[in-house]
Amino acid sequence: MITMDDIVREGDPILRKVLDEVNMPPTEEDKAELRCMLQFLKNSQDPEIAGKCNLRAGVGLSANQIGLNKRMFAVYIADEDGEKAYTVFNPKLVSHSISMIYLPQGEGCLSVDRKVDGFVPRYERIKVKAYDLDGNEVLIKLKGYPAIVFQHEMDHLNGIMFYDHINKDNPFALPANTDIRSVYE
Ligand SMILES: CC(C)(C)[C@H](NC(=O)Nc1cc(F)cc(F)c1)C(=O)N(CC(=O)NO)CC1CCCC1
Ligand SMILES: [Zn+2]
Repeated sequence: MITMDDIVREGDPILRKVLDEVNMPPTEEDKAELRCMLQFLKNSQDPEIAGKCNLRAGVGLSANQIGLNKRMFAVYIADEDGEKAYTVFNPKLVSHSISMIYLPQGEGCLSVDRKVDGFVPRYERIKVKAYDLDGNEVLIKLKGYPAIVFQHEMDHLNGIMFYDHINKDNPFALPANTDIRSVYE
């Protein structure tokens, strides 16, 4: 079972690596690891388990955050209209909207044990081509908060941290000449 002790924190070079593609079809090991990552997210959002194991409630986890050099991540979003779980290998952003969005409270990261203030501009809508747990190619279309989570995780696979997107001069400045609006989780 993955616990917070298994989560790599900023400063570890693997968080700045461009990770390697996973050969398709995925091996049993690849699939087991990705399933574990999704289970961690579910556990982290279960008050009972999270309380017992001191888990920080997470919505997304990329492989390098548990020390694995593999282009894969899990996302688990449980909201009013049910739960959305994604386990993806080798995701590729195939298209995105011009319009952008950002979380008014800013972003955080399971690998970052500090608050970093500032807006993180993200595409409002994205289309992602990836491979699912069975190694089948899937096209995933997302908008709003789920799109933000996917972009945050895809950044991790390329060694990018959320704060790399924050304006250095004014963390709350929004990109000029851009259609951008705030969205809530
Ligand atoms: C870093 C942390 C604050 C824990 C963040 N959670 C979050 O933003 N909100 C959240 C968590 C829940 F479990 C249920 C819920 F409805 C809301 C998160 O999991 N991540 C994932 C991460 O660090 N992946 O590497 C950071 C988010 C910032 C924007 C998108 C993902
Ligand atoms: Zn993160």
